[in-house]
Order: sequence, then C-alpha cells, then structure tokens
Amino acid sequence: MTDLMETYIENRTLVQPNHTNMLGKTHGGNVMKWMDEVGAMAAMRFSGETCVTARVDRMNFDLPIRLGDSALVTAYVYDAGSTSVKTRVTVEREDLRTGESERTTESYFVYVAIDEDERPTAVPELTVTSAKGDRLRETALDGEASHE
Ligand SMILES: CCCCCCCCCCCCCCCC(=O)SCCNC(=O)CCNC(=O)[C@H](O)C(C)(C)COP(=O)(O)OP(=O)(O)OC[C@H]1O[C@@H](n2cnc3c(N)ncnc32)[C@H](O)[C@@H]1OP(=O)(O)O
Repeated sequence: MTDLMETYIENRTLVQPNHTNMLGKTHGGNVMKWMDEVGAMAAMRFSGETCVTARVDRMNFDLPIRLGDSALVTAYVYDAGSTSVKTRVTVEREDLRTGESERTTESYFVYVAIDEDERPTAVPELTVTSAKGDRLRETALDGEASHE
C-alpha cells in the first residue's frame, strides 16, 4: 500500500530561450514532456516499478508560460487498477519578480507498471489517510469526470 501524499511531486523549471518559440512563449510540447516526466515519477514512486505512459487525456493550454517564468508541474496518483496508475498533473506559471502564480494547464495521465520483460505488472493499493489526500483525490475524480 502507498499513500496518496507519498506520490505528490512538484518540479520547477526556469523557462529559458531554448524552451520557447519566437514569441517568447514555452512550446506546448515542452510543457507536455515536463508533465509526462513528473506524472511518471509519481507513478513510479507509487508502484515501485518502471512505468510507461499509456494514455494522456485532453489538454488545454489556457495561458502561455513566458520566457523567464518558473513553470511548476505538480503530479500525484489518485487511483490505480491492477497494473495501471492514474495521475493528475497540473502546471502553473509564476512571475518570479512578483510571485504572481496562475494555472496554465491540467490533465490526466495513465501509466502502466512494467516488469523486466516489459509486461504489465501488479501495482499496490492506493491509500488515502489525510484530509489533504481526500481533497486531492476528490478534485482529481471530479476533474477526470469533467474531462470526459
Ligand atoms: C527500462 C529503463 C527504465 C528506466 C526508468 C527510469 C525512468 C525515470 C522516469 C521516467 C521519466 C519519463 C517517463 C515518461 C514515460 C514514457 O514516455 S513511456 C513511452 C511512451 N509509452 C510507451 O511506449 C508505452 C507503449 N505501450 C505499451 O507498451 C503497452 O501498450 C502497455 C502500456 C504496457 C500496455 O500493455 P498491454 O499489453 O496492452 O496491457 P493490458 O494487459 O491490455 O493492460 C494493462 C493495463 O493497462 C491499461 N491500459 C492499457 N492501455 C491503456 C490506455 N490506452 N488507456 C488507459 N489504460 C490502458 C489496462 O486498462 C490495464 O489496466 P489494469 O486493469 O491492469 O489496471
């Protein structure tokens, strides 16, 4: 068993010129890659296994992430099947000079734990033992449903 809060991972990237287009906005592909990586880390921390991405839900880029911003990616596991692991992944941009922070995108990634032969392998049960964990799971289940 692994608790939801143990899977909670945040990762910040300082947006540099090599991340942006000619308008000084972060390429969507970079944002997706950062999300995939942090989601995979949450899934691996949960399962104790190598995890591969099986599905990515709809993804809207609601606001641009500007050159010089900090991009904060947060992921956690909110549900699991026999071998699959569901994660909620969100991104916020922060203007480091003002501390102003805004959500730019959110999505749901499904990973599958694999063994040495790259075949799906069993994952543990997810536990939720705190009020914060309950809130995060509820938020993810509601968000997943509204993403359908
Ligand atoms: C080797 C070195 C390691 C080093 C470690 C270091 C890593 C450090 C961090 C990693 C950082 C970046 C990591 C990014 C992660 C990638 O970028 S991975 C690359 C992109 N993904 C891939 O290449 C995966 C390609 N797909 C596959 O290999 C196979 O389709 C899969 C995903 C293993 C599934 O295999 P399968 O035989 O079809 O599985 P099957 O038995 O039908 O179903 C198994 C489970 O998967 C679920 N499932 C399958 N497909 C889907 C789907 N499309 N949607 C939802 N659920 C699905 C099933 O519902 C089932 O769930 P459970 O009921 O068991 O819970």
